[in-house]
Amino acid sequence: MTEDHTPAPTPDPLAVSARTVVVDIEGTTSAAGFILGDLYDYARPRLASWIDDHADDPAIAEARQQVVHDASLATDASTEEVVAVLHEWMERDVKATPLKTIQGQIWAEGFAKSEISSHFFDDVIPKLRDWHAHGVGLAVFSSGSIASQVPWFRHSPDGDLTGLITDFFDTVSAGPKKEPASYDAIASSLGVPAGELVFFTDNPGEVAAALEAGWQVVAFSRAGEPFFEADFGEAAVVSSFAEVEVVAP
Ligand SMILES: CSCCC(=O)C(=O)COP(=O)(O)O
Ligand SMILES: [Mg+2]
Repeated sequence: MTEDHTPAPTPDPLAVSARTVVVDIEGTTSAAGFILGDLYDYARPRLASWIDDHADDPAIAEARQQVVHDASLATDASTEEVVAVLHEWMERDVKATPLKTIQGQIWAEGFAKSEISSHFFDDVIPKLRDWHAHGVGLAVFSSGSIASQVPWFRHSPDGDLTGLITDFFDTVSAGPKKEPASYDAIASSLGVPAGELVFFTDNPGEVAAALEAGWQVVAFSRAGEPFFEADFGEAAVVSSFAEVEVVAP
């Protein structure tokens, strides 16, 4: 019998018509393992001195108070007690805003000193460049604070990507990622109707919130990532940016 050498047909890409693509970072553009490894290892030993040395920074003072409140610590809790809570949240990858505020400042300094850099899956940057070149807007909505998002995109392995991104949103500027109201806030800030926005995310709770706000959603189920093969409900599911084609309406 002769072997059939006909190549398997390439599946059609998922076609999306959207004015702006808003991307999540961890699990979507970038590996959770890199963030929970390199970045968390960088932040962990620096938390206590950062909190003490920046006690006069209103953002750090508020974050400290928020940790004390959220973890039901005594109001005069020591820095050591606060840091123990932060370590425990980091262990479970809890996306708590005060943790993200403190980590974000530490990482911003680490990026500025070239002591850390960012990670993007191979399929991501070519697509971001292509969509940008074809007039599709690009924005970010991540639990990571804006203070860390910007240098994350600036120090990519393929150079500075910040010129591709018009807007950065975090849980302080937009609100919690599993609340539809946060997506309303982003749509209003971008001045784009919900139906002309698409959110790329790996998190089923975020998928549900963005859909409820009337956005289009592409769910990312990447092998090795925390939400691989999760239940993404009604959303279209892909495993790579290469499987998606976005055109501006
Ligand atoms: C900007 S790099 C650090 C990202 C981060 O701390 C994080 O929690 C990312 O979570 P996401 O909402 O992007 O899944
Ligand atoms: Mg994510």
